[in-house]
Amino acid sequence: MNRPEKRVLVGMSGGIDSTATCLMLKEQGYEIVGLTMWVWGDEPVEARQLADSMGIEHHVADEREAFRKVIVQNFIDEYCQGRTPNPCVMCNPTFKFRILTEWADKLDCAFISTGHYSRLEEKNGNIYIVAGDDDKKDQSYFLWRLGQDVLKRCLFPLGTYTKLQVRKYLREKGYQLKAEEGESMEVCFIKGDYRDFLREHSPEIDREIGPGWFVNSEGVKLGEHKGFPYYTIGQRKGLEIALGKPAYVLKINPQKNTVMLGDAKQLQTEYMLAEQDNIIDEQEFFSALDLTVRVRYRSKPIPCTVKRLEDGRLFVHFLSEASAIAPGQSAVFYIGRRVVGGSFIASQRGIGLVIAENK
Ligand SMILES: Nc1ncnc2c1ncn2[C@@H]1O[C@H](COP(=O)(O)OP(=O)(O)OP(=O)(O)O)[C@@H](O)[C@H]1O
Repeated sequence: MNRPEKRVLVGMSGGIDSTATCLMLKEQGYEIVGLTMWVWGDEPVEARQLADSMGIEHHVADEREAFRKVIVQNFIDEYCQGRTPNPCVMCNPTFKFRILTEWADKLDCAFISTGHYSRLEEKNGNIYIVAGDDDKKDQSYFLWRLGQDVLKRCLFPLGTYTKLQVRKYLREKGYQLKAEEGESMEVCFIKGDYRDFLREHSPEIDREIGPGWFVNSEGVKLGEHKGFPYYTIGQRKGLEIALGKPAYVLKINPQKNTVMLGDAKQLQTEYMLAEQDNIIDEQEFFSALDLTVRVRYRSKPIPCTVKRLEDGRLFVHFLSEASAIAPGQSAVFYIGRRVVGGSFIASQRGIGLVIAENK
């Protein structure tokens, strides 16, 4: 298809980052079209008003039903299998960027853009996601599942900015109130604690799973818990059990509805298995000597080596301390600041847990 090369579809949430994205791209000479996906809550009126104030074409895609069925249900299902989901990682390829691409085709836009803090880099004919320059805001972790066909149409103008600079930019452009807004929620459909969300949207958890036992690594019962979906690996606060020393969630067993507790040392892991990977250049990846992995959004990159097992999964060996590895979270691999692959954590084994299998 012959698309106007300067027409770009921007995912407009109505927040700080996508507003700045529209203004920056407009300044760079692009013709902007805004698309707001209505996925949750009230009608996105603010995004439309912002688009009007910027004088740009704007569309709303009512995706509430599909979002509930696909992204929210997956979030609930993951907790009900004793895993810790990354809804943004699920949403980006299967929902957000897919819808943006479909609408971009429909609206004759060559490019798509979002306010993610990440950059793009081309190397040996491949396009790579690169960490945004603002370490505190970098969102490269969430984008590892995007395919080359999508990446080659993406523009991420905020990748070279810090959040402070973005706020300053908005003030300078006359968007004073927007510039002062607080940080948005980490998961767009959850206000506050995910456990309250589960209680409200999945009452079956209390009805069908109900309370179970906290156990130690020998399987000894320590006390009652509220139901395994309400706990995550590495959790320390809110356990409501007094053991006379700090206790962490080490492991969740959904079959037995048990939550294993132990000390910080037992949370450490030597290796993990990961699955459903997306590795951009296998030759570079498996021969890299400077590979690191982030095991959750806020984790530091941990040096590692990776092998592919016969069953197709990745065997990741940590070369320095790794702790609280939670199945369901993404393992995102970097060389320097460049995302060279990603996968979902399937299971972990390690120092404290070798003895604890199947307890
Ligand atoms: N409902 C939506 N409709 C269209 N695009 C969206 C929507 N929500 C988020 N996006 C796009 O995805 C980007 C990243 O969203 P995310 O919620 O992770 O970050 P954010 O910091 O809250 O962004 P913002 O400040 O723009 O709300 C946004 O900047 C925007 O471009």
